[in-house]
Amino acid sequence: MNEMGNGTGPQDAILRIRGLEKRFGAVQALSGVDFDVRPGQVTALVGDNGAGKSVLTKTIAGIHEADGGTIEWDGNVVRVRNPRDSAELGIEVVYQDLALCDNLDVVQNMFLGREILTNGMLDEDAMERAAAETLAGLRVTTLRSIRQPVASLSGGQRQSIAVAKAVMWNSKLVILDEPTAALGVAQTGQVLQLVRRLADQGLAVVMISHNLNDVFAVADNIAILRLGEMVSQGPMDNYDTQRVVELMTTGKSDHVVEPGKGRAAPSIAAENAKDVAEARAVSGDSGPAAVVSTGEAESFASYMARVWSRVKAGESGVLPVVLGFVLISAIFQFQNDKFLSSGNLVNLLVQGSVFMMIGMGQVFVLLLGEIDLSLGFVAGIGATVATLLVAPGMGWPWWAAVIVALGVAAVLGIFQGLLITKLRLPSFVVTLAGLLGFNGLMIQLLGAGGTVPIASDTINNFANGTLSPLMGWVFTGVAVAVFAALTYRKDAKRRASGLVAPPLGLTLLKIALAVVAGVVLVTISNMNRGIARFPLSGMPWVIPIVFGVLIAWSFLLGKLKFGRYVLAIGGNAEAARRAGIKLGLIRTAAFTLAATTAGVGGIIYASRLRSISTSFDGGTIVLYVVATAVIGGTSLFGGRGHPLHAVLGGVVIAAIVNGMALLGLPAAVQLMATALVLLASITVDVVVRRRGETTR
Ligand SMILES: Nc1ncnc2c1ncn2[C@@H]1O[C@H](COP(=O)(O)OP(=O)(O)OP(=O)(O)O)[C@@H](O)[C@H]1O
Repeated sequence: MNEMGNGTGPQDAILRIRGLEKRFGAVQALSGVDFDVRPGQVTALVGDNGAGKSVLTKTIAGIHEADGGTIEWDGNVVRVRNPRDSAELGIEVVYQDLALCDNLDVVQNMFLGREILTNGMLDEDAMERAAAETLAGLRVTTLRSIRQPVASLSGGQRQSIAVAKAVMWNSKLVILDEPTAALGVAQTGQVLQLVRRLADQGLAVVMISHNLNDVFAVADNIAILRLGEMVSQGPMDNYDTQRVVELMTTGKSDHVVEPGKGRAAPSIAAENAKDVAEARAVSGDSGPAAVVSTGEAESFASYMARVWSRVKAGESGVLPVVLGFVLISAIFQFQNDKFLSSGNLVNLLVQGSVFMMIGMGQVFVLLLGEIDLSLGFVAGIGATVATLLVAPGMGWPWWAAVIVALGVAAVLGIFQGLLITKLRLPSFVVTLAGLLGFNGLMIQLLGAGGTVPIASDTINNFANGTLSPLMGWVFTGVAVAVFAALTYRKDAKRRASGLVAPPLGLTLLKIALAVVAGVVLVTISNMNRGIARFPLSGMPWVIPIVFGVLIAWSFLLGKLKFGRYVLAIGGNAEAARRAGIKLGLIRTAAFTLAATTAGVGGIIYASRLRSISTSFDGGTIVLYVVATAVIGGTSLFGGRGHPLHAVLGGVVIAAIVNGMALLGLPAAVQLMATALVLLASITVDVVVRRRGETTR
């Protein structure tokens, strides 16, 4: 029995399904299903558990291929073989799990997999404007900011974002799988209004629901499935709850709906719309414009208040590690006033540089929610290859040796990345094997018990050479000037175009802090830190090297699609996959990037010692490297991290080791203290995550 009621003739359906069949082995999930969906209307798809609602929608979405029957789209018979086919037609499905990346903000989620690029870089401003427009058009006005991470949104807001994301792309049909499940009354109201609005804007909407109140509140048509058969479809006016329940459970109903007693949706929708209008008038909410900034820059105080509320919500960024460093420095300085001397501070940076460097690579792997235990020995192999190539027998120029060494490290990364992505082996085990295997390879290359000196002054200078005092000023001056210009331009542009932007005062403060940091760094570096007979001053080369990699990797992470996808995979790999991101490719690239960066770290390590030996302990180094990243604020659970964390964490670890050595404390105490700091950092990480989860 299929009732195609008044005024809903099949000719105007955008989707017209006839005789659809779908079997799974012996299970006949759909048998001869007819289904019509019209633009501008909400069609509720209801049925008991196992009735076939999901199979029907998945067949429309191209996840299952039909065994028989036809699907007509806009008057033409089409074959929907995969999700890409359905997306090309303009069909979007919002599944119950929503597929949002909690660690990304609203804009980033809405554009995931379809980022707007300008000159190859993510165009955040353009994406923010478009997202704000879409949300305003759908009257999604309850967001505090579209730059807040999705983790901090309520269930209703998350649902609204998932819907907005689906309809943003010229979609013509949107299928919502139980959009109000697990929502409270008020949020259900919000979402239903949004569902209604989609249809009012001309979209065809299919809403799967178990909640008949919702169905009667918002739908124009209803389609009732039972045991894989479409038992009834027609306009809501022809149904009331009793009839729907009878059809759902028994497949037939003799109950007659009196004319005018069936519940028509539009009137309810109109009431809903009136409610919203009234609520807005009372709250003074400006409606569509609420998510778009007023075009005026925020005041300094309100900006700082917002930052503080984010810190309280667990997004403390680098604050804990900076405070930790201040605390540790104060303790050591109190015990020994040499700790904050210029010489010691510069030493500290050089000592930490190996961990910082390898840590910046490890961050990309941790961001994915994976770990690379082999990086210590990948670094060792990088150092070994570079050392052997410049050795007298080979006599390669230093730059060629370094390039080949980094190439070898990259190949080790690709190899492990492929094992992890193609064979789906756990990264922990693959890289543990790497740790052992590369240690063996290194010993093999160096010859048992061997220590090979580095026969290149340039490579030895990576860690031991210094810039002239003037060059220190020039390098830092240029770096600060570039930072100042970029920051000023970016903030000014955002303020001018009315996007969420820091006030001018804050922009200037950031620039002033960079200038102060630069001046302090150069001044300290240029002080004499040698002894009377051997004066030593100037910025060690390794500082610009670490800084350069920091800038480059921050750029990768923040400005390029690659970085965005690494974050997305770490936040919600399934969401990333559904957004069309090639998970294997991005994961392998991240392991390769990490290995290459470790190669640089290894060369710096060898440079400090002016040699490389078989006693190189890549196992301990990699554990310190993980500690470095985590202490800096990178999460072990994926999705949250930044190369800067490795640098700051490296400073803290170096400070502990260095400070304890200054105090003459034994290695045992140093190890235990480092362990405590690590535990403290992971505690912060876990507490932050829990807070993020409970704020939802
Ligand atoms: N991948 C599959 N393999 C085998 N059988 C399947 C598969 N997917 C669904 N089925 C079967 O098809 C029938 C319809 O399932 P479907 O998930 O579409 O029901 P539903 O109406 O969405 O139910 P619910 O409300 O519980 O989600 C069920 O008998 C189910 O066991």
